[in-house]
Amino acid sequence: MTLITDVRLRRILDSRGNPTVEADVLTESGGFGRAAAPSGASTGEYEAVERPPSEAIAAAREHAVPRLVGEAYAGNQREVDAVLHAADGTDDFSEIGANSAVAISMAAAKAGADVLGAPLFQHLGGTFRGENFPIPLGNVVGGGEHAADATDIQEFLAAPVGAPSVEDAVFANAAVHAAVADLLEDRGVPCGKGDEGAWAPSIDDGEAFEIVDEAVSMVEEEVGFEVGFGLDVAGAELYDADSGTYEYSDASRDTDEQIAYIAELVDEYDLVYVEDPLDEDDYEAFADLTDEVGDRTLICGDDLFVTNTDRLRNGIDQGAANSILIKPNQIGTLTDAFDAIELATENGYDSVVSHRSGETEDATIAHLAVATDAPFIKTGAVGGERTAKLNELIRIADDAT
Ligand SMILES: C=C(OP(=O)(O)O)C(=O)O
Ligand SMILES: [Mg+2]
Repeated sequence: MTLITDVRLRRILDSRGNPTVEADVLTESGGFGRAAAPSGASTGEYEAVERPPSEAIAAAREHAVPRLVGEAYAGNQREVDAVLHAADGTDDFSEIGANSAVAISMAAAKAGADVLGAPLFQHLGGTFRGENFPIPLGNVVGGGEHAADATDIQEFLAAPVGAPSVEDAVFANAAVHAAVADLLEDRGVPCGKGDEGAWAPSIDDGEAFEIVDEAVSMVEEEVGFEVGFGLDVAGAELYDADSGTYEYSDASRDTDEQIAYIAELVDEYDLVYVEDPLDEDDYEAFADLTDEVGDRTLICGDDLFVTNTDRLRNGIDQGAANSILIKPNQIGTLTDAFDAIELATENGYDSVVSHRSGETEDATIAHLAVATDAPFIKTGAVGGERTAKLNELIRIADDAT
């Protein structure tokens, strides 16, 4: 029933106005799945390779599509993803492009779910999934590679850890986003939005901490449950390998100073989450920081792990971080993303399923998070390509998918 009969690939627009790859997968019994690849701006050095969409599409048509059509079953995700790896023949998807691979992988999963008549999260995770929901981390102020002339730290994230439901959590994040706008207006700070819909004011990190802290407290009072906040420092973007220092607009910190600075921020602002506080090559520094504050906050590896089980294993061995960001396009297939989550869970690392700064309306990650019982999802607070995932989570909770 789920034998693949056609795979169609096309270029569509992403949220930055750039082209990206969309895939349609059709099956023998009329099953249909459609998915699109997201795209990063602050990409990790060790991510699978994203090729220019036209090249990725041409290469996938030549190498992958003939091996899938009439040969593989959309309902067998591991088989589809193994075919993608075999068709690519490299260890980083540099032949067919991780963008073609992930679009086909996710579209196949949706086609498989369509044939079975099951929601995607249930097809991926089994019948006992759908009771637990991830806490959404919502980017409310941002800079770094996502907005010019804004904060050095890439993302200030609302984290409604006490929300009684996913719906309450999603609305709390939107309320923090709105409260930040009010506070910026009170201070006479004009601003637009960055790539992920977060406010991108021309202020320093210190002022951003004050504003987000106040916004979070205001919303916490309003909603009556705990709303914390977290960061994506995107440390690799701040790190200068020649000098061995983290370069901020107003400071330069060596690795020990960076560890001390982050530890101080964790305690001063009760941060519940800190992603990529250090360079992507520095497992040792990650381990030192985790040792210092890992009992009271999540230290998450994004560029550090790039959703790669080998890099995660290395981190587990060294005690680096206690949480992993999961971005399917960093590794190229749903199977690889799934395996990274399983390895993380087995070793007590919390998974945070994540969007990219360049996104589409595709909502697969909402299903992936529910399917894997991931405790967190990071997918923005507002903006159509972000709300596509948040609203899908609300629908899953409402049994309306
Ligand atoms: C979502 C992120 O940004 P990008 O997609 O640009 O890597 C991130 O760094 O976590
Ligand atoms: Mg990140």
